[in-house]
Amino acid sequence: MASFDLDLSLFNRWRLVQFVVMMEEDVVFESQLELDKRRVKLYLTSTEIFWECEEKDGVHEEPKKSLLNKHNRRIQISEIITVQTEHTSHNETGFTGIELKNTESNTCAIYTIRRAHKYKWRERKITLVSKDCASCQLLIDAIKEQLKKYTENRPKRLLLFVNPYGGKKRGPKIYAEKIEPLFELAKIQVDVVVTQRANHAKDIVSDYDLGRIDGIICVGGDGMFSEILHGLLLRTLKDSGIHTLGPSIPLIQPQLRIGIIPAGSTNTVVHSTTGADDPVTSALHIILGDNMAIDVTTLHHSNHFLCFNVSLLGYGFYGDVIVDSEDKRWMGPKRYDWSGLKKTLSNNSYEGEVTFLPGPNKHLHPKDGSRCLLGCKVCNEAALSYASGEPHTPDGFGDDAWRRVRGKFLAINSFTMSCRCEKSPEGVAPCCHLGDGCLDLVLVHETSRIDYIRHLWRCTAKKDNQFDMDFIQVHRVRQFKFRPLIDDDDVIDDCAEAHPDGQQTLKSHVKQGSCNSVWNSDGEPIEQAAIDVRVHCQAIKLFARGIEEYDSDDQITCGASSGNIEQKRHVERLVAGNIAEVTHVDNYVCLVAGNIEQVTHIMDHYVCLVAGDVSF
Ligand SMILES: Nc1ncnc2c1ncn2[C@@H]1O[C@H](COP(=O)(O)OP(=O)(O)OP(=O)(O)O)[C@@H](O)[C@H]1O
Repeated sequence: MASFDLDLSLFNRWRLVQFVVMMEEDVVFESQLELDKRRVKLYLTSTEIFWECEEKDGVHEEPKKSLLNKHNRRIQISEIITVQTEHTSHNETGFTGIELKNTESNTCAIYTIRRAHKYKWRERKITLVSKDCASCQLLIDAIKEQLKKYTENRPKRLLLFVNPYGGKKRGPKIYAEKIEPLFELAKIQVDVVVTQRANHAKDIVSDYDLGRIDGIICVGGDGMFSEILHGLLLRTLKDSGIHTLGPSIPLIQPQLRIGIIPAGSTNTVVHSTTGADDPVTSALHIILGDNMAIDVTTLHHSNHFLCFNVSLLGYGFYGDVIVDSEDKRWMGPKRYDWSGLKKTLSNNSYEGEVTFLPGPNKHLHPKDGSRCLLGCKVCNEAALSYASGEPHTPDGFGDDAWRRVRGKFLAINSFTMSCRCEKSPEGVAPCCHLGDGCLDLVLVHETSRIDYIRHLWRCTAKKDNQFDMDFIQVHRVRQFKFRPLIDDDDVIDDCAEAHPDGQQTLKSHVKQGSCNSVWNSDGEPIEQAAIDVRVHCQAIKLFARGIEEYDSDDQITCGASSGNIEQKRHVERLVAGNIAEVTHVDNYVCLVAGNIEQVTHIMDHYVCLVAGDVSF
C-alpha cells in the first residue's frame, strides 16, 4: 500500500489560490465542449481559461487524464502562444451528429506553455471540440479578444543571427529543428543571418534598419550575445550623436530587446536570466514578449572606451584561462576545464591596487543570502532610484567614499550577474542582482593551491559559502579601478602597453609568470590591465523575465514498492521530464516540483497509480 508523506500547508496554499482566483474573475464567455473525448464546460475570463468536467449519466466521475484532472484545468491568457482552428474529420470529433464541410472545422487548438522540469518551459497544445463550426469560431474570437492586450509587446518581426561556430557548432541545427517551427507557429517573421566571421553580427547591427524589427536574437553563446550587445549599444549612442564614449557618459537604453537562444559553451547570460540553458525555453520567452532590463558595465583605459561587460570580468585566474584556452577551440566547451586545471595548478598571483566606490545600500552585499528572482524588489527599487538621479553613497562610508585595497591577488573578479551555468547552478556570485546598478567585486588574495581549489569547488555547490574564506574579500560596488603594481610603490598605468601585438604577446607574457595577467571580459581577453569599470543600471533589455521562484520545499516523498524496480520505473515514466525531478532514495520515489500546480499534478498521478496502475 502506498504511503503519502505530504506537507498539508501545500493544500492550504492551493485552496487559497483557487479561492482568490474565483473571487477575482468575471466570466466573459462560456461554452460546452469536448476535451480528451469527455464533455467539459469551459469558462473564459480576462486572465484565464478554465474548465470543469460535466456529469456523465448523473455521476460526476473524476477523470484521470492529465488535462482533465482537477489541478490541470487552467490556462493563463498571457501564456497563450496562439489559438486556431484545426481540421479534423467528422469521425475524429467525437461529437455525434456533426456535419463538417471540408473547409470548416469545429476543432480549436490552443497552444500555450507548460512548466516542465524546473525552469524549463515546453509548448502545450489543448484541443477542444465544439458542437459545430460556428460555436468553435465564437470561442476562438472570444479568446483572441482577451489575448489582444497581451500581444502588444510580443515581437512580430525579428533579426536573428545564427553562429555556426560557437559551442559544439550546433547553432544551425538547433534553430532549424527546435526554434523555427515555434516562431512559425507564433507567426513571427524572422530575417535569418548565418554569421560568416567574428563581428559579422555587430557590423550588420550598426547599419541595419532597426525600425523594421522588434528585437534581435542570437543563436549562440555569451560571446555572440556580447557582440550583438556591443553593436546595439554603440548604434544607439551613435544615433543619439554620441561617437566617443567617455567614462562619465551614461549609456542610453536601446528600444529593441535582445533574445538569446543558447548554443554556446557556457551560456551564462541566458542561464542567469531565465534559469535554464535551454533553447526551447528561450524561444517561448521571446514569443511571449518577455521583457527585463539588466545592468551593463563599461571598461575604460586612460579614458578610452574598451568594451561593455554583462557577466564576468576577471583578472588573474580567469584572464589566464581565457588566454590559454583560445587556441584550443577544437576541444569545444572542454577547453575551459583543461585550461582551468592548468591555471589552478600554476597558482599564479599578481600584484595590484583596487579602488572602488561602494553600492548605495550597505545592507545589500554579496554574502546577504538573497537571490535575484522574477520581480526582484532590489532591482525594481534601484531602477526607480537611478531614474531620479545617481544614488548617494551610504552613510557610514565617510566623505571619502572610495576604498582602496593593495595586495597580491590570485584573482580579481567582478560579477554583474550571478553567472549561473551548468557547473555552478546557483551562480559563481549567487547573491548578485541583474539590475541593481551594482556589481559584486570578489578579491581573491594569494593563497595555497589547495585553498583555491576548495574555493572553486564551493562555487559549484548549491550552498553559497564560497566567499566564507579568509583569503577572499567581497564588496558590492558601483565603480572600481584596477592598477597593476610592479612593486609596492610603483603603480604602472599599463604593463600591456609594452606588449602591443595582441594575443600572442599576451599569452607569452602570462606564461612567463610576468607582472601582469589580462582581463577576461565575458570570455574575451582585454590587453590593458589598468582599467576603470562603471556599472550602468538596466542599460539593455532582454526577452526574459528573470528566474521564476522554485520552491524546494514543494517536495513530495511518496512510498514506492519494496525494491520493485519495474514499479519505480513506471512512476518515473509517468512524471519524469514532464513536471518534476524524480530521484530514488532507498525504497522511496522522491519528487521535487517547481510550484504548487506541479505538486498537485504529481499527487493526481499518484492517486491514479494507487487506484490501479501499480499496487505498492
Ligand atoms: N562564422 C564564424 N566564424 C568564426 N567566429 C565566429 C563566427 N560567427 C561568430 N563568431 C564568433 O564566435 C565567438 C564565440 O561564439 P559563441 O559565444 O556563440 O560561442 P562560445 O564561445 O563557444 O560560447 P560561450 O561564449 O558561451 O562560451 C563570438 O565572439 C563571435 O564573434
